[in-house]
Amino acid sequence: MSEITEDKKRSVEHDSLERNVKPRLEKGVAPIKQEYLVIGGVQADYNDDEAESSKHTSGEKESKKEKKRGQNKKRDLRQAHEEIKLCSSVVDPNDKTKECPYGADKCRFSHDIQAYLASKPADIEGTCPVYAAIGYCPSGVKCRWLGSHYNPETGLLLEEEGVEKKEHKGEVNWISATTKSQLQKKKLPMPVSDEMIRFLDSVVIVNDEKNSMTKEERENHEPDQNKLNAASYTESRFRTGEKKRLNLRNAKIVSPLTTVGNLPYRRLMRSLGADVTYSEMALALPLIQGSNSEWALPRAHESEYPGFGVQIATAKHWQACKAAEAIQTLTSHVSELNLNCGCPIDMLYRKGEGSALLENPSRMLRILKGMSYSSGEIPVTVKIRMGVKDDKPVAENLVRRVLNETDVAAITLHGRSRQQRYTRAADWDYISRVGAVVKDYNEQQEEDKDKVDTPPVYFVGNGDCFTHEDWHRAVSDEGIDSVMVARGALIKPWIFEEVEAQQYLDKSASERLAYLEKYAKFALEHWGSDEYGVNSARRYLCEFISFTHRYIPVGILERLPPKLNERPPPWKGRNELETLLGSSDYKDWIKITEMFLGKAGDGFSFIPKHKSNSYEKQ
Ligand SMILES: Cc1cc2nc3c(=O)[nH]c(=O)nc-3n(C[C@H](O)[C@H](O)[C@H](O)COP(=O)(O)O)c2cc1C
Repeated sequence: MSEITEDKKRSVEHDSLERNVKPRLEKGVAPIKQEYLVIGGVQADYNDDEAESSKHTSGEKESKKEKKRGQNKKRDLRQAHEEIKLCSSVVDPNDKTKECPYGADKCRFSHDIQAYLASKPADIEGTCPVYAAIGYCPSGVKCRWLGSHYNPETGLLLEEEGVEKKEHKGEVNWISATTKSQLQKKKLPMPVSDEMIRFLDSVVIVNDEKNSMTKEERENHEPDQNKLNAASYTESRFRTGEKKRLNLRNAKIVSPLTTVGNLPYRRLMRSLGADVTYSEMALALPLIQGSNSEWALPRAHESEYPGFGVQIATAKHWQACKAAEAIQTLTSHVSELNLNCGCPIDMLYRKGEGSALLENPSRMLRILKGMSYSSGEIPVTVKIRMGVKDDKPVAENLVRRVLNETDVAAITLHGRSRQQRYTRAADWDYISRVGAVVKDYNEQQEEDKDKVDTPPVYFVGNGDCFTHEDWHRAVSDEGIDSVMVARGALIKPWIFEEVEAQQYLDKSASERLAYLEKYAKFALEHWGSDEYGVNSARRYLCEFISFTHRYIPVGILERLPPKLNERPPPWKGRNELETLLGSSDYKDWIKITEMFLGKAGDGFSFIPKHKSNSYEKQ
């Protein structure tokens, strides 16, 4: 990680920005300069608690809803359906080797390209962004920009000369349908986790866990209750020194972010200076059951490796072991495996997952040990909160146990309790106290000659980081190696550029629009440029804008620093585009998507998280 020297700092662009001027506005309200205030508008309304839990619903009938998780399935995500559905074997007319296993007569999809083309909506104007990026278009005749890479006379697609056509180009950690099917049938050998589960079963009083198992879980797991054999475990412990090395010191880290932290967003963040990114949280059970939507989560863009972490959630050591072994054997580009012990939402909490593990340290430690043993060379890390209840922080003691009893390579602490809402600030004093515990531990390890080759355990703080000042203040604490940034990196994707430059950058509206355009292009490369891909890209771009619109340009603020928790009064930008980018009206978000993705079709609907009504195009 590069150090920032005085000569590298850029000159301050905005001398006019007054610092530490007393806010004239009420507490919690962003101090917008008088001339940008709009009289009579609507005050912005954000709900980050709701945003964090959007994909995982709460309520009593969880099991059915739970099945709907995966790629943002909670809300009504109606896709525009194509009139004629084309068989995938004819999507690329240049490739004559693909055969339909059913034959044209029996296939339930059409093989008639001309009829398909006649029923297809008019092309989106311009050049296909995917073709422009990689020299061919994997969406073939289904592409919504088909005219830019299709010769209607020959019926063939255009391709750049010598281009290498590769499935999932630029993306890693794809697993085959055959492997998923093996997982589904429980046919994938898992010798390492089987051994570890036998051991862990033997140290645990299995009964209370067994009683809480669902039928499905019992079917997946029949614990063998061997006698306690602590000696063999000690020998088989996978120490961090034997695993791939992490280096999180001063690393620029983007949090795991359900729904919004998708592959195109992370790719964008990598291009904007992030060193470490995480998958959206994946549940261990559907992973080991070979669920398609869950295995979409560990996929990454090649630019994310090294420095890509997969986050899992579970309350059972056997699930943790198997998921860890599956990830270790089936993926090739994972730098760390992270256990989620912070997720506040009811659905997970009631099952003992996420932040519920904070209340059950023995279980958490068992899971971490199991993951460490079963994940081979992939180091294991953990993300925790301060505790469950506001007045009962447990992280300090918990971290002592994690350090002494497991082999984690890093610990991230979000300085809030489960009970605490986002409206109250994260507690960085507490984070610092826990950092001191980790520092002491690392110093002791260094003194111990036998462990001289063991890397330090990294300690990362998390909560409310929104400016370079927040970031540098945190890492100037000797116990804190780095900061994990979540909402700050969504609202202000160039945050790491500011961290590097150690100054606020007053990005123009067109620069900010260019980030959204880049996201849209990455999204089309990822989801495809056909009807499905364009709809997905539009939906996730709207999700992204639901954060980016919250940015208030520093040039129109009366005082710095800006704060994450401050709500702006109604305001207007310095030009029309800036006003549009700051609009909290989701109809405007759709308008923005139309600049890159063509007109939203009748079937497109988008429901912002904090609204109960949906917007549908008229
Ligand atoms: C939309 C959203 C999704 C999140 N998803 C996850 C997740 O999948 N895993 C996780 O550990 N934390 C998740 N979090 C929590 C963040 O990683 C982070 O701990 C929290 O937002 C505090 O950091 P911040 O103040 O920088 O936003 C999510 C937060 C938000 C706002």
